[in-house]
Amino acid sequence: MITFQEAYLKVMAHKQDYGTEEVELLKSMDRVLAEDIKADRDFPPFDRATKDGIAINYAAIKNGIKEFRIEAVLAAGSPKYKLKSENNCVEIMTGAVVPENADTIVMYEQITIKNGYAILDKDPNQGQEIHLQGSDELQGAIVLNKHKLITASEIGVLAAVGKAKVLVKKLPKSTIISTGNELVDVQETPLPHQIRKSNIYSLYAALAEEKIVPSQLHLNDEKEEIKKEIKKALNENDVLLLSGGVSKGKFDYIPDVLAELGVEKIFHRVLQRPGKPFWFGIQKETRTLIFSFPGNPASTFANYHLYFKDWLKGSLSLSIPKINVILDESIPVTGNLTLFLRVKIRMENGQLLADLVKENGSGDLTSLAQSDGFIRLDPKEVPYSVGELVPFSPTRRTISL
Ligand SMILES: Nc1nc2c(c(=O)[nH]1)N[C@H]1C(S)=C(S)[C@@H](COP(=O)(O)OP(=O)(O)OC[C@H]3O[C@@H](n4cnc5c(N)ncnc54)[C@H](O)[C@@H]3O)O[C@H]1N2
Ligand code: MOO
Repeated sequence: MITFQEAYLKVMAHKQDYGTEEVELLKSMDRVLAEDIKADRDFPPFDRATKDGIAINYAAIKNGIKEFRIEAVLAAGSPKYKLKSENNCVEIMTGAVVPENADTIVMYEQITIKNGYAILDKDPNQGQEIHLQGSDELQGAIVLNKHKLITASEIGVLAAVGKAKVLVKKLPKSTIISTGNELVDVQETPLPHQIRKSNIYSLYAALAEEKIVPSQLHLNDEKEEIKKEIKKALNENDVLLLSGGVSKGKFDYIPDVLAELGVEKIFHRVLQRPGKPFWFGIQKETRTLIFSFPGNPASTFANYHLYFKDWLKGSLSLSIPKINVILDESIPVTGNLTLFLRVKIRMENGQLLADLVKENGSGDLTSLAQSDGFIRLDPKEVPYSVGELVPFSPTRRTISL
């Protein structure tokens, strides 16, 4: 059996590049940008008023002028206007182009308007309240670098530069497969010896967070059926995520079936809990990767987050965040397994603290919904102590601190 660190590195060594595709702007949300985005014009594209008020030429102030005849009113969206006399002004709205011959804006709160004239309440500073053309970015500058995750703020920039279609990294074509005769579907009423399949739904939901829409398959513990269906799935997918059938049971056919199908085993069984009987391999001809997770709900859920999520991030050229949290209790560890313990996270004095969640082993599904993620405790001789920093893998996007 290999250690968690060894297994993790083997998985990460199989990062893949699935190429790129063009999607509509709003469909690019949560995808990874695959092109550098350049400013198609200066940002802002013209000198723009940043306040509602009047636009004047500061030379008039120097000449002692305090009252300006109002020549026109300019809304945002009006074409560029030319001030006829430097002793006049125009009313101008936020976002409108500053007129030729004007160089200073005075907001309405600092003027009095009477009989077609604007009277200054106090002297302005030359050039005030103008957002100068190109002061944010010049035309041609890279405003978004490729390999960036597209969130709401990137969507705004993409829209501003006219990207109705965006080039993004392709996601792996994936199928999730549950196995086991004891499993019935969510809308069914299980018999006393049956349970509803839940892993397939949590996997589907976790993948949906990554914008992957997987196909789904359920296989009964019937070796020939499993073989036939997996063979087909191997040839039609970039990734298979299986749940169940990988330990030592009489009906745990997955490792044998994969071997018979010529899939290369990279490893089977890892010195960790939960998730020990994890099987990972590759079908060389199609480069299909197989993440075959142990069926216990906490085992499938942990291994998805510990391995698959980082593998996906790596494959999409995203950086992999390393988060540490502080233990708020002493935890003794024995044996040679890396333990992944369910925790709730709390913020105290700007630091993240972990509180253990009460759980009842790898089959305990409901404790997962009370947890924010797993802390990793590698084997060691002495107990982990209060205040110690340990790695943390979140299992939800937003942690309510
Ligand atoms: N003799 C041994 N027995 C077991 C070992 C071992 O080393 N030697 N390992 C144990 C560990 S650790 C785990 S984890 C499990 C993993 O078993 P399998 O991957 O073969 O999974 P199954 O036996 O098919 O199922 C285990 C458990 O999970 C439930 N399950 C399965 N799929 C789903 C699903 N989609 N949704 C909800 N629940 C699911 C299933 O009903 C079982 O209760 O093996 C130990 N045994
Ligand atoms: O290693 Mo298994 O995943 O504990 O129950």
